[in-house]
Amino acid sequence: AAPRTRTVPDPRAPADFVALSDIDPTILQEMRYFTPHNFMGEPVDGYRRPMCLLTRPAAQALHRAQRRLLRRGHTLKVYDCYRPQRAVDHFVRWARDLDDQSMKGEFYPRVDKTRLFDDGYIAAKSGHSRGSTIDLTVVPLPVRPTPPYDPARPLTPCYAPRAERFPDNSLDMGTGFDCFDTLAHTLDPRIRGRQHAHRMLLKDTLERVGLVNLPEEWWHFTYQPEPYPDTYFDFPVSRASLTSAPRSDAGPS
Ligand SMILES: C[C@@H](N)C(=O)N[C@H](C)C(=O)O
Ligand SMILES: [Zn+2]
Repeated sequence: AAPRTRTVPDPRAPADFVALSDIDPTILQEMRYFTPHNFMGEPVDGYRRPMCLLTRPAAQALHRAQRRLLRRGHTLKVYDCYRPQRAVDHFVRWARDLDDQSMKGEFYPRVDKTRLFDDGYIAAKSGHSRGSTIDLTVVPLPVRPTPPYDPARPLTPCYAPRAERFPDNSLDMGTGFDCFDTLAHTLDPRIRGRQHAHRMLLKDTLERVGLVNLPEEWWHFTYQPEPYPDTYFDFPVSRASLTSAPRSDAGPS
C-alpha cells in the first residue's frame, strides 16, 4: 500500500486579527494581489480570498479615518493589507527571474527590475506581514465602478496622465498604485496642485489616526504602535485563518 502522506495544517492568525469588512464594511476593497492585475501579472501565493485582514487596532484606525472621509464625500479603498510571508517569497522569486518583465510597461517602466528591492519599492521582509500595514487610496463619492482588468489591453505607464493610465475610480494621486518610480515618492516635488493635495488628504487623514506613511510610496501606511513589531506571519489570506470569528465548515473560507 502507498504510504499515507500527512498534510501540514496552515498556520492561523492570532486572536486579534480581524477581517476589515467586519470592522467597517463601507471601506472599499480591491485586493490586487488576489488578481493578475499587479506588478507580477499573476495572483500572488497565499491570497486565497480577496479580503483585507489586519490587526484589530489597525482596522479600527482605518474605521476612524473612514468616518472622517465619509463626512467629506470620500471613501477609503484598500489594495493590500496583511500579506503572508509566502506572498513576499513569491515576490522575491519573481524578482530573480529577469526574463519575466511582462508587467514592466505599467508598473516599473523606468526602473531596472534588479533595483526594485534596493530602491525601497518592495521589501523581502515586509511590514504587511506584521499585520498592521495597508496600501490604500481615496475614492470620491458616489463610487464609480472600476472597469474589469483586461490582460489583453496594452500596458501604459503608471505615471502617465490619468486619462491614459489603467482606469481607477480613485482621486488622481499622480501615479497609479504600485507605481515603482520616483514620481510615487509621496513628496516628490514634480507632483503639484490637485495631485499633491490628494496625497496630502490621504496622508493627513491617516496620520491623525496613527498611521505612518512610507516616503517612497504615497499608498503605503503602517499603524503605530504595531502590536507585532517583530513577527512576520505566514497564515493564508482567508476567513479560515482567523481565530476570532465563528467558523463554518460548509461555507467558503
Ligand atoms: C509592493 C508594495 N505594494 C509594498 O508594499 N512595498 C513595501 C516596501 C513592502 O513591500 O513592504
Ligand atoms: Zn505596501
